[in-house]
Amino acid sequence: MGFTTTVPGTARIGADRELKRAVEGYWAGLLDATELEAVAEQLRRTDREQLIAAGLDSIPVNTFSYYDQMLDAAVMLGALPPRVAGIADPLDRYFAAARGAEGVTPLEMTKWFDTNYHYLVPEIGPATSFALDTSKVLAELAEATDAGAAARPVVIGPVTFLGLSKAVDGGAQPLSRIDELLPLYEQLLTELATTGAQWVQLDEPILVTDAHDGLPELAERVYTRIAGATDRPKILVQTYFGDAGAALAALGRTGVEGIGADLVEGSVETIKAAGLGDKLVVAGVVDGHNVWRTDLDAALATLTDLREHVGELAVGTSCSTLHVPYTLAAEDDLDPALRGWLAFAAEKFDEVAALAGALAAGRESQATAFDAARDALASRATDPRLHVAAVRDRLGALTAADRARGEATARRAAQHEALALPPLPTTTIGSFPQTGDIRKARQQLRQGQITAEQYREQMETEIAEVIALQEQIGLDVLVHGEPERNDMVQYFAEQLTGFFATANGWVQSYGSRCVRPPILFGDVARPTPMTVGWITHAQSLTGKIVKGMLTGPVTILAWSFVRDDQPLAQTADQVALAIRDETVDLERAGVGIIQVDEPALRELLPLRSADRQAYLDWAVGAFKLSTSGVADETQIHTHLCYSEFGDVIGAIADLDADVTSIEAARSHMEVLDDLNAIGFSNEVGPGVYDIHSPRIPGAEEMTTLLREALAAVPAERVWVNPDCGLKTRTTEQVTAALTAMVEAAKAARAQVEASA
Ligand SMILES: Nc1nc2c(c(=O)[nH]1)N[C@@H](CNc1ccc(C(=O)N[C@@H](CCC(=O)N[C@@H](CCC(=O)N[C@@H](CCC(=O)O)C(=O)O)C(=O)O)C(=O)O)cc1)CN2
Ligand code: MET
Ligand SMILES: [Zn+2]
Repeated sequence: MGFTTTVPGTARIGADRELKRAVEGYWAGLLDATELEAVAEQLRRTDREQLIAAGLDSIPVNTFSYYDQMLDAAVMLGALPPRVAGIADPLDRYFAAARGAEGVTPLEMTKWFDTNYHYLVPEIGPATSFALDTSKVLAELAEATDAGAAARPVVIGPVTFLGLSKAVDGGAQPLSRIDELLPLYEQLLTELATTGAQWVQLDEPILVTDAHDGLPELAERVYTRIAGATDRPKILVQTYFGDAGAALAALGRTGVEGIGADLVEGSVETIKAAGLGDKLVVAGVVDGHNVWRTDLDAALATLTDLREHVGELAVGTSCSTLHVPYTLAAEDDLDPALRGWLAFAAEKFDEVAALAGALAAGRESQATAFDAARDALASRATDPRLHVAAVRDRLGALTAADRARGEATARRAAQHEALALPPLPTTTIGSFPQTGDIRKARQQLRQGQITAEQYREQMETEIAEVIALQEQIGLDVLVHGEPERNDMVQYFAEQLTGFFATANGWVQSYGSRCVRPPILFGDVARPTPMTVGWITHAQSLTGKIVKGMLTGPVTILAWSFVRDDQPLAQTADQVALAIRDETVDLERAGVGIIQVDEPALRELLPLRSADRQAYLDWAVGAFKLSTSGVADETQIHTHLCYSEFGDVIGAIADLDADVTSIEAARSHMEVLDDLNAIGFSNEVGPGVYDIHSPRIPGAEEMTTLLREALAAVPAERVWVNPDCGLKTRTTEQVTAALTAMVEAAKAARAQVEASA
């Protein structure tokens, strides 16, 4: 027997971020392992009961994680790196792999497909010898089954696991070792069956990408073999984040019983053509990656059409609800109209149930849900905030000249004259430690315990301290430290029209870290300056140059939930105009250097290569629109991090920023060769200090990195800076590391000047 309603997975951080607090408490020694596990068990129970109460008849389990599901898969397959093997306690070993420990560097972290979630990248090398550890998945299965749930264990599938892993120590491409994993998966299936699982879900999101050649063929071979296992549960191969294309037909030819497909980003036609007449298809018609309420009529039409082409049909979300907040019920201050347009995870579960109910017993049986969805859709279509004439007129009047600055060499000459910086100028990326005091002040302001004036004074004190610290360390270009920003996107969203900020809409970003993505629902404009007061205040405290600090349009889009009623390119240009207004005001206020961060440039890159150029064109266009309103003398910086830059290297050059600071410390300046290869000739600040680790690098280490940088790029184009902002570090760490960085820069500068 199949099932009719499910989701590929759910969030696990807790509706009130209970897991964040518990895990951080465990790290700080305030909770022991038993107390941590008690919190985890309670969260799993609440989650399970919520899905059952919503009416779902197949409940995903093993989607809980203390840190990350890819790390969980590495543990299950015996693929943790040898450097953590000496840590006896399994939980401490797990956290050491995730975040490092005394003498142990953590696994690398990178973006999970096109989301703002980060996974840990398993390392596969000659020392990796796979071995199965089913303890977690069996325990979570038994826990749910004992509670009477129709539990469906979920694990990462072998193709995705190895496809997202990286080769280390001269080892072969991980996917070349897939045959070693197949017996482990077969054994896993047997154990799951013995523990009572009727179904197992194997997640294979990599099948919606062309990250490797021949993925459909590989999937067919792998799942033909796995499906041949005896004594196994039924297998659901779950794809998400896009159209699985040829892989669906390939899976259709295997013996697996079920296939999950994303129908928000993928096409129903692919499924209809895939020959799935004997499969159960889980149709992901409810968007798991965005917050808009489902058009139930349209979704039901899709499902009804699809039903004729598949063996059995179940309704689901397009991906795990990990990527959306828990519930609208936690939002007290939402605009009533907006509330009607939205569905967070809890509301999505109800949508799934309503659609399945309508499929089974007719739309009339779900009249309340369908009527409400129809009303909300109508209200959204006609809301004046979504079509603001002034914004539209301004966009309509744009010409190519609005996206172009003066010639780069002329700009450089004008800026060198205006700024008079030493060779190898030192700077930071913007944020300084976000201390508990800073966050507490913001909470007090929110709760009315301090006035806006008191808050401003406290932030100005923070800024003064950060300026004094930078002067003492001897940095050349200073920053104000961003204390007033809860988040580099949310801060701007709170001041722009067309956005709503949530009160409790937390989404896991990595490990225990969360973000509250704002909701970009309407036309965007900037009513008043957003940063000018803070920056000019900082500048008033020092004779050194303070650079202005903004977030770019692509990153604002990437880290928000964005309206789905018009092309992203158009929305990006609206945001770009708002940022452009700010750059112009900063310049007018005397700010000579303005940084416009675009760390998420890589994140929105489409998963299929055919779609990439169009994206890069509009993304670069939006950035240039945001930065081209200033004179040649004004120096525009940008900053990129958190990604493999190879696929966007041309676009980085096309941004045409005067100075690009870019994450480079962990990869030993690799990116500079890539930039050279495409003839990049503007200034660049390759990071010499990996800020993601609590480890403090010494001056020698940074000198080595700097030497590597100077071997790749002539000194007159090189800046010296950390990899990224310092907000997650402590003041002690930052002081020590930046002091060493300035020392390294001075030494290198002396050498450059001596040889000139
Ligand atoms: N949006 C976004 N995406 C991003 C990044 C980013 O900076 N922003 N960077 C990368 C990911 N890196 C990240 C690094 C750090 C944090 C992070 O530290 N998040 C904080 C929350 C940040 C925040 O919004 N803080 C608010 C609210 C803080 C808060 O939780 N306050 C407490 C009370 C205050 C207290 O006692 O601490 C509460 O409301 O309960 C503020 O400062 O105002 C956390 O999980 O703890 C998140 C992502 C990629 N994606
Ligand atoms: C994730 S990129 C961060 C850039 C920002 N200016 C900061 O320093 O925090
Ligand atoms: Zn960064």
